[in-house]
Amino acid sequence: MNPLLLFEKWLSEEKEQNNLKLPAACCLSTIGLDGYPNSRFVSLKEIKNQSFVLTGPLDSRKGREIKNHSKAALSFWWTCTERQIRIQGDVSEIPKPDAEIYFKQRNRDSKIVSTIFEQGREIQDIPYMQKLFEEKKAALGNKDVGQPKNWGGIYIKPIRIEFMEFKTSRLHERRLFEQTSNGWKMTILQP
Ligand SMILES: Cc1cc2nc3c(=O)[nH]c(=O)nc-3n(C[C@H](O)[C@H](O)[C@H](O)COP(=O)(O)O)c2cc1C
Repeated sequence: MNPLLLFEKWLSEEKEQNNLKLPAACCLSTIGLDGYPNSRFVSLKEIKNQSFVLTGPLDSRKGREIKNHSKAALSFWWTCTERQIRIQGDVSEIPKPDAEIYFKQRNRDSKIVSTIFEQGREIQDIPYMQKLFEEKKAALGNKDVGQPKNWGGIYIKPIRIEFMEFKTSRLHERRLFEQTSNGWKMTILQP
């Protein structure tokens, strides 16, 4: 079985039961420039070209880390279905026209934030941040918010995906899919 189909099945089963605003929130881990692993939550946009798609500013800390070391991990924990998914894969940038489509889908305030701020850079204080935002909003009026040059997306093409399903018996079921020259190979792991 293609594990990406199983991923989509599990995601839709969680969405059916879970009224969280962001059921596709996941933990992205990169390899820090200083060698320490670095994790943060991001939102999965979709699966495309057999890869997981994420978006955001590409010159952020994670962007620089990925540029330096194009391997990453993505982890999901879904509380209603009690399932964990762990992914490891290779990172590449999505085509610019695709990034434009994702940017257009963002809400207006998020677009404005991406335009004004450099994600992760220091700012003097919160009121100043709010002032910059309000000023930009007023200056834009009803005009379109253009996509900043640094904003884009990445693919994580999986080489390994592990599905774990919690069981009340404690005999949790773990299925590991690994990409081989003959396609995906599945192994069952001890809990
Ligand atoms: C639920 C959730 C979803 C998020 N989604 C994204 C996202 O899709 N893209 C993004 O750049 N940051 C997202 N963030 C913010 C990141 O966690 C992080 O603060 C930001 O990307 C900066 O990380 P960096 O300094 O390692 O680059 C999200 C945060 C949370 C809590």
